[in-house]
Amino acid sequence: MAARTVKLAVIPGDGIGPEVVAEGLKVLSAVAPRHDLALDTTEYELGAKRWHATGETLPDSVEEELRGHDAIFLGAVGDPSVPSGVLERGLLLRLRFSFSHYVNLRPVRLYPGVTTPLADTTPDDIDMLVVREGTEGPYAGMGGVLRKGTPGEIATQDSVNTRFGVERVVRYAFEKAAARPRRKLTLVHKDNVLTFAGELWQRVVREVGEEYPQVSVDYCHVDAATMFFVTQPHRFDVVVTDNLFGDIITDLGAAVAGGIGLAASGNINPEGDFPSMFEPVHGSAPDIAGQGKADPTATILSAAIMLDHLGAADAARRVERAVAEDLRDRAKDAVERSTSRIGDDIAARVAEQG
Ligand SMILES: NC(=O)c1ccc[n+]([C@@H]2O[C@H](COP(=O)([O-])OP(=O)(O)OC[C@H]3O[C@@H](n4cnc5c(N)ncnc54)[C@H](O)[C@@H]3O)[C@@H](O)[C@H]2O)c1
Ligand SMILES: CC(C)[C@H](C(=O)O)[C@@H](O)C(=O)O
Ligand SMILES: [Mg+2]
Repeated sequence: MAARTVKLAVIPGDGIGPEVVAEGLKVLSAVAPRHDLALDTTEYELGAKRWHATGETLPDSVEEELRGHDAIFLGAVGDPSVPSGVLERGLLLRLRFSFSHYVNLRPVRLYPGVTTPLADTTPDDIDMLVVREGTEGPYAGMGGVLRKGTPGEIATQDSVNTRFGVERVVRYAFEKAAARPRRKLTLVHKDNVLTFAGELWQRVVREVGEEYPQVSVDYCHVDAATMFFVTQPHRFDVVVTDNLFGDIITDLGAAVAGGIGLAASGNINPEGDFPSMFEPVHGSAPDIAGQGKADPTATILSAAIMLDHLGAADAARRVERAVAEDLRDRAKDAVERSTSRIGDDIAARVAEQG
């Protein structure tokens, strides 16, 4: 059978981005031929270096080229030498918005053998799927500054919540919940204060929920959710939430499930009208960049989410199994392994599975 070619755009980005992406590609190269996939990768130099050289964050022509790919594999963007927000908005969020990545899928799962800071907690207690809205909320870029630099300065940053945008992500979350054994969905919001947006989210969850009677629905204010993530993580199965709350609770989720170096994500356009984009939850980690200290596992698990999205579920499971074995054995490490060593070891385990 002829291999299926996957056109993959690669954006290594800044800081540890190139280091972890190299390991993700290493593992993808090991898995692809075993599942009749051929990777056709094109690397795009976007990020701080390009901005310093040309002032560009994402030229229109590059966005057009990216559009022609099956998926985008990204490391991280952001650098202390670039004003905060320039690359985050001009590159990362622009891609999420332009390609309608309205689902930001962030599994929070404790793998066997991984140490959690929570007492008396086992892998059975932490296995949730956060479905973060990816194109609206306070991220939309609405607002502005009045009387800048004066004592009367006012900055506003509006949260945009459209019926269309909320409904499509809520429906996706119900679909995911219906397909999981526990069939539970928790809306995380702050409807006691953000009454306009909160009421819309609540109403949409209620209405869409009528189509999914098999899914039990729960609600949690976001402040309480941060507490329950730590004290009772087993409360959560699928969580649906807005863009900003989802950003915050998934870093917390990463921390309870063994660390930010393990947290994977997919920015998904479920209809396939645009390429989806896969990246670790973490950022460019300038504090450890260039030292071979970054954990590439989050990026490798993001590659598994990508394989799933591309319809290569067997390949995705193979990567997850290799990662699970590597994580199970980490406690035996005499010294901390480098970024590339972890990538080598996981790629070798992919190959060992035959
Ligand atoms: N998706 C993205 O591209 C993305 C995500 C988050 C932050 N950022 C950007 O990254 C820059 C740094 O942000 P930050 O410091 O708030 O968050 P960060 O995630 O980059 O780092 C937070 C802490 O986690 C550690 N860390 C992160 N990834 C790690 C890994 N793979 N292995 C081991 N340790 C890891 C870092 O060393 C740091 O101590 C900023 O410019 C920010 O805007 C980008
Ligand atoms: C860098 C930033 C724009 C981004 C976000 O807030 O979504 C990051 O924190 C993330 O979690 O992917
Ligand atoms: Mg974040």
